[in-house]
Amino acid sequence: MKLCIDLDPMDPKPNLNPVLTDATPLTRSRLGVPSGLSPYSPKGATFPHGTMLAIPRKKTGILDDFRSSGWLDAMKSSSPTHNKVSKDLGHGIGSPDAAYSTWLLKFPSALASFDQITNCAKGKRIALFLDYDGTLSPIVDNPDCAFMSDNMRAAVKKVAEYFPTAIISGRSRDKVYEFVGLSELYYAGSHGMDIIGPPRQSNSDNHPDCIRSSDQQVVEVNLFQPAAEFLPMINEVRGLLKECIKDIEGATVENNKFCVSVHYRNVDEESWQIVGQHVYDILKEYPRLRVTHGRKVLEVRPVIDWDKGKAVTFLLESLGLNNCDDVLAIYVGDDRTDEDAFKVLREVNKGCGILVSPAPKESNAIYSLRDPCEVMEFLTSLAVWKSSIQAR
Ligand SMILES: O=P(O)(O)OC[C@H]1O[C@H](O[C@H]2O[C@H](CO)[C@@H](O)[C@H](O)[C@H]2O)[C@H](O)[C@@H](O)[C@@H]1O
Repeated sequence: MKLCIDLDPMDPKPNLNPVLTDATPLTRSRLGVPSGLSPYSPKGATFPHGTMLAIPRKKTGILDDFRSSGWLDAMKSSSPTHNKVSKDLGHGIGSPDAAYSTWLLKFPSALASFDQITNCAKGKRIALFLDYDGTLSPIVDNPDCAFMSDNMRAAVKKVAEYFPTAIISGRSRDKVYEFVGLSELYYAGSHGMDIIGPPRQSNSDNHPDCIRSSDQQVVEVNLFQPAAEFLPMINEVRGLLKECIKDIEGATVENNKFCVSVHYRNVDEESWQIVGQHVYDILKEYPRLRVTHGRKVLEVRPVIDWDKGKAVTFLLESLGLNNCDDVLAIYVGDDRTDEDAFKVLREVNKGCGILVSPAPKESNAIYSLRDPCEVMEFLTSLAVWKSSIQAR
């Protein structure tokens, strides 16, 4: 299958119904862990039927003054040092390694827990969801150079032979496809606001924001762009952002199609406030856009009730895997935006989140992996496990 269609989102325009909402705060409690996947539970997982995709209407978010908005704190803590996170989680005493070991009791390594995961997966259909930056590729200073290794690509390719696999990224779909380069995967760019998935098999086949199409190899695919009507606004704001940060050394703006990233990783820390203030001031004029805080990046996105969690639900529905008890969805990610997906999997009791982090962090995930190298090992193990049970 070759997933290279790119319909012009403005033509023809689907019947769009983006819905205004507040930013979703990160839920800090650990909710709804499937019993078989809890590190403390010996039982097999039981998954109730999944929820239907619903887009509830909520009110728009209004920004407070920059200084009291908490933005600067969020910018500073968006990629905190190991020691700082350990202290925040109450592991201030002892070495970082000791803090990490303590944290692993709560978020066990998916490698160390591999047997538990595969026991839970027995007789189930696995669907795999992978974040890109910090998960499949290491975090680097230049976002244009966040290449994934050939070994990682081979591991993803292998595992995708056995399980439906989707990449879910904050990047534009085109960009992440360019990095990954595997046509057999599904891709969701712009934090899930630009999905190319399989033709939908569920009851909601007639979703208003879906366009059925065929790619160059005449394989039917489904394009879903719930924020398409925001494109002119996002383009306008991207221009304004570029203009206002152009004199701040190290600051850059990245086009993620339905989202815009303002990077400050390479900006002197004293100037972070200026970056934040500029973005804040511009967004004051655009109440239908909001910001989420990523790793040394401000991510400007439409105020619609759509995120990586919704994208996972959408793809599971498209794959015909949503209302089944025999499905285990695995989502691997490292970022705050991945928490929405971890949370959905917990709530619908349909799988597990795996947080990629070299440092203790609060999360809705169930398991953890330290870095992209461990992600590669995990993916390889999954493929080996599946091929071994198929050979029996
Ligand atoms: O959802 P993701 O695939 O994790 O994308 C989130 C953001 O990732 C990228 O930025 C991050 O990685 C860069 C390269 O390693 C790094 O330089 C930057 O500091 C990180 O924030 C991407 O460039 C952003 O547009 C994405 O929103």
